[in-house]
Amino acid sequence: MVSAASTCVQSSCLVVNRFNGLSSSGVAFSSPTLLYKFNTKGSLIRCQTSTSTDEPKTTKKMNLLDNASNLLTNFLSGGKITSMPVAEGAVSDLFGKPLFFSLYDWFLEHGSVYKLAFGPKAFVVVSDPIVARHILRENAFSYDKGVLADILEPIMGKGLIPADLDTWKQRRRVIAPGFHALYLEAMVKVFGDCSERMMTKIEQLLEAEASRGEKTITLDLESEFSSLALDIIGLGVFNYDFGSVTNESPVIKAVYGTLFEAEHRSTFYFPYWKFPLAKWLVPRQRKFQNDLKYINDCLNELIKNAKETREEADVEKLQQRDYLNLKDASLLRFLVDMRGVDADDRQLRDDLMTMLIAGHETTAAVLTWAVFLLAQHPSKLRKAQEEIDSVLGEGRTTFESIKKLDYLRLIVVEALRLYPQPPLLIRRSLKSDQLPGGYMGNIDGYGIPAGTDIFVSVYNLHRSPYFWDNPNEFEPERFRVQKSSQGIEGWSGFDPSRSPGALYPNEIISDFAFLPFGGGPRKCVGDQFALMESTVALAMLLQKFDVELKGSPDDVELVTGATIHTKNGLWCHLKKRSNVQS
Ligand code: HEM
Repeated sequence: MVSAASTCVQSSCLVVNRFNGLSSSGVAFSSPTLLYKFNTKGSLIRCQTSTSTDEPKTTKKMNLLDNASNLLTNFLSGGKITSMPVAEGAVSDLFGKPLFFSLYDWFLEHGSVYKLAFGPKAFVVVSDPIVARHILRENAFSYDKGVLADILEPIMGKGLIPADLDTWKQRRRVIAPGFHALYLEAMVKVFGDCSERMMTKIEQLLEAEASRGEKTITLDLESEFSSLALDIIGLGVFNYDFGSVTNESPVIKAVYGTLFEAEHRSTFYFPYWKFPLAKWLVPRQRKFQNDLKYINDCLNELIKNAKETREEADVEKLQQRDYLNLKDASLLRFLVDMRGVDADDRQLRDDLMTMLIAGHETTAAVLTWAVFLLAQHPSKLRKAQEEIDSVLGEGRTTFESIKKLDYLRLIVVEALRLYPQPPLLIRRSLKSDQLPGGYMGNIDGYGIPAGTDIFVSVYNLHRSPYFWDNPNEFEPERFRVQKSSQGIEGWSGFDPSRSPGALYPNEIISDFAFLPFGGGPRKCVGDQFALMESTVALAMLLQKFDVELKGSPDDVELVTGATIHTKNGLWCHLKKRSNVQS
């Protein structure tokens, strides 16, 4: 809609209202305060900030707490980043719903770079691919993990996620080559073995029910996926079989206790664990210390065993081993055997603990939301089953068959688009920086001082109406057609040819509009592991069973810690598929 109040006089300039839809190219253009024009290539570029006031402003009632919080925020940090839009009413809005929902509402209201007053702290919230790329890739080493490192350091020590830069550089060089092709191929077999245990358990439950004349069972699939992911990560990372799909053991309880504490810390308002007497005075802290000790003892034992059977070799040699027939084809084996890298036991333990936590709940969540979405779209569920039937028949998923499960792979990434794990990436600037303005922001960008805490909202990016058609709809097919060279200036659109041979769409194809595993040097090391694991588990579930939600989708409440999960489980009705022979 062209506004008369615009200060732009060029005939090709547009002033568009907030959220007035998508252009024919599928790229939305909208902002209450900015002018855009098409350049010669058909890309939208920002041309001037408008002072237009023709759009009625919704006035929000602020309570005393919000006002105090905003004043304090501006006092503490706002002086240096005042030009940025500020999300007001932060404190009261944060209660009662997951944080990322509020961040999304404010993104629609304030644009893709804004400042969030959060108690006495200010966070800059980024929902724009160009700004995300600037922080995560182009200036990656001007930022660290900030609040996240504070929270995770007591659990992960110097593991990759919270590590200081020097340690990170050294360990990343050692760990990343461990996820090589032959290892992943061997892992696909592990994914299949572990998934089979879960399917056998469901079949046994169904058989027990059948003896009572029932054809259906009701199961919390989130909890089943959590057990499955724990078994897989244990075997893949340190060759330990938790057997949690079928067992309960003290080590499993300790792992869940630690995961729970990591999540609690990431959502609590102050760092209670830093108080000197916390471990004596707070019962949950004592339990946490005990859990941690239990797991560390277990990991130490595994490290000791691996070292006793060490067979030193160069990286290239290690990457060519016959992993399918190696007794313990785990990352630990690789890390211990690597020639010239003698990590002390403590560092190895931190590495293993980090991968255990990073790789467990994330993958379980992807499976949970994939099923949640499929159960609401029976035709897409059937389409996936048809593909599974034609590719696998009644056989197992193999490394080769994953390549043929085209639709299922897109279901996995679409679940990650709608429910990214984690929904926010956290950074802190190590020095002052100039952020690009973002899609709706200041044309000159925003200067930020050292120490600025940043949330890169992957959730907002993945549901941005500026970059996705029907952003809130479950449309796995979108990745087949999502090809656009159009976009805002500096963003190169979607283009699968940028990542030839990639099995799954990624941040390169989308030039940072799709960031399920982050991007730049600190991108997830386990992305292919996790994607294949999810594909195999989903294929084996849908191959055998029909799944329906118990109750309405609205009954499934979301909560967030490190990942998005349900409040009370994903309760589903399962029954054996009619065309599957027992
Ligand atoms: C679907 C499952 C997974 C998702 C969605 C996921 C997502 C992510 C994301 C977004 C990051 C970047 C964080 C940041 O930039 O702040 C990350 C980092 C990391 N992930 Fe994953 N991850 C998954 C599975 C795994 C698995 C299976 C492993 C290991 C076996 C793993 C190990 C790691 C590690 C070690 C890092 C830190 C990398 C570094 O800082 O160098 N992740 N993950």
